[in-house]
Amino acid sequence: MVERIAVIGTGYVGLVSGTCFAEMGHQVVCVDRDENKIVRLQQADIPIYEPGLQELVAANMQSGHLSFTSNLVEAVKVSDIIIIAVGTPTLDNGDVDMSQVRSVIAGMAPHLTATKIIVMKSTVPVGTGRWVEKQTRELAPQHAHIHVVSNPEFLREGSAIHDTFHPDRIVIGSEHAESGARIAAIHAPIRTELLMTDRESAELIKYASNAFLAAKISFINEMAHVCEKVGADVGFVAKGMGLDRRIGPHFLNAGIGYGGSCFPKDTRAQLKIAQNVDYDFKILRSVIEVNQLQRERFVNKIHRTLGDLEGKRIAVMGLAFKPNTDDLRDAPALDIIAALQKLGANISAYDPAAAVHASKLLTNVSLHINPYDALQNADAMVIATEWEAIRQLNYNLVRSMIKQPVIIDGRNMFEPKEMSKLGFTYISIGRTALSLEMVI
Ligand SMILES: NC(=O)c1ccc[n+]([C@@H]2O[C@H](COP(=O)([O-])OP(=O)(O)OC[C@H]3O[C@@H](n4cnc5c(N)ncnc54)[C@H](O)[C@@H]3O)[C@@H](O)[C@H]2O)c1
Ligand SMILES: O=c1ccn([C@@H]2O[C@H](COP(=O)(O)OP(=O)(O)O[C@H]3O[C@H](CO)[C@@H](O)[C@H](O)[C@H]3O)[C@@H](O)[C@H]2O)c(=O)[nH]1
Repeated sequence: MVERIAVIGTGYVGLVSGTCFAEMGHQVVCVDRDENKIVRLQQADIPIYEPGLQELVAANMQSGHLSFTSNLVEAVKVSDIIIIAVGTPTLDNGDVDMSQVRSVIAGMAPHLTATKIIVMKSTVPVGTGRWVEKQTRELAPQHAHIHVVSNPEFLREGSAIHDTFHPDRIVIGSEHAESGARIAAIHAPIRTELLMTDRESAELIKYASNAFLAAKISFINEMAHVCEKVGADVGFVAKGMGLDRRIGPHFLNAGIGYGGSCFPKDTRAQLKIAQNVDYDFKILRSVIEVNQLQRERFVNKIHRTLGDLEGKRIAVMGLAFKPNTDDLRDAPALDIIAALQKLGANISAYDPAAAVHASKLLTNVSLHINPYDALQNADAMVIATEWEAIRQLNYNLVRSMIKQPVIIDGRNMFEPKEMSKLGFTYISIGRTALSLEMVI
């Protein structure tokens, strides 16, 4: 059945899921209060970098399945299903900032008529679905029938469209069987495990999943330090662990830790949610602490390797929190650059997608979209994001361009032996015990 769907919020999640529901044949209108964004979107001009999204948006606008508006009231009036996908950032005290969700409820509830299913796709604290349902019913006209369903989103930036059409699972938390079934049905073309739960469990599944993945990363980063101390290779350790199907091979890449708009925010939120019910979530506290330390330790590693950084020029390759996105939210590179600048280093930086945005966040950094421009006259090269374009550089040329043949790789992109053969002092994470003895 073709449904009429309004998606509120055109950030990553709203834009990708709205477009994908249109692609599945539904009639979708995406809403944002940011009028400039809507004007751009109405011309199929996509404000985020996401492979394949531009083409999919344009095709669905052309077929008449997808449109954009800043008029929330009109959009919810013509839709039976309303998906909330606004931001839920963290407040200074660690609580989740629910102001965007609150403003959507206040703006639309008085205009809801007949039966409406509200779907919470934003990542929200447990209990939000219950609260949204109560609040909306209070504000909506008496004859409206409102049901709130939790349908957390698990897509990753950079592979968002693929993840939407090929998810590992779809989680639907509903207290109203018919609404839950209808939300299941809008996903019909997608073949995957469908987990129907109560609302609270669905809300917790999202935080639990992100917290667990973050824990895997912090665990392997801790192992990497042990590896360096005992002369083992964390790549082999991760591979050997991952071959055990109970552990799995994913999210065991040691590096400079996780960043982005989700893991840092959601781990902090889950810690606070536990604290608010008098529970000290000790593992999660350590996961967060290890992740922060990982950035500091990397800077120490650069410092140890290069000595006094005063006046040295360091080429930082990659700024986005991971490849295939231009997202700089909580990107480790930003902290690392600030710390290197504090130690007196001059920074030139390369990123194929995020360099332009970065100019708003970084000062005194020369930013480049051509990697060789960033490397020109640098004392050494530091890798902060594993972009394929960085892997593909001509390393003979790189060696001839930088003053000292030193690469400090925060993402373990290369085989240490290969880089050594190419004439580099190559320092990476959890694999460099011996070479550390030999550095300048
Ligand atoms: N980014 C991801 O990869 C990802 C993945 C899974 C889940 N999530 C979760 O999904 C939610 C959205 O994330 P995002 O990265 O897309 O957010 P975002 O902050 O990039 O975008 C939110 C959008 O909502 C709009 N908005 C805010 N209040 C509004 C209102 N009252 N009416 C209309 N529009 C409004 C903003 O203008 C903005 O465009 C968050 O809860 C996040 O944790 C994000
Ligand atoms: O082995 C690994 C895997 C990832 N990372 C880092 O972890 C961060 C997050 O990576 P990833 O999960 O690929 O990106 P996101 O787009 O932030 O997606 C996560 O956060 C989303 C928002 O909640 C969820 O929907 C996704 O399921 C979840 O993977 C990045 O900084 C990566 O560099 C590592 O350091 N080592």
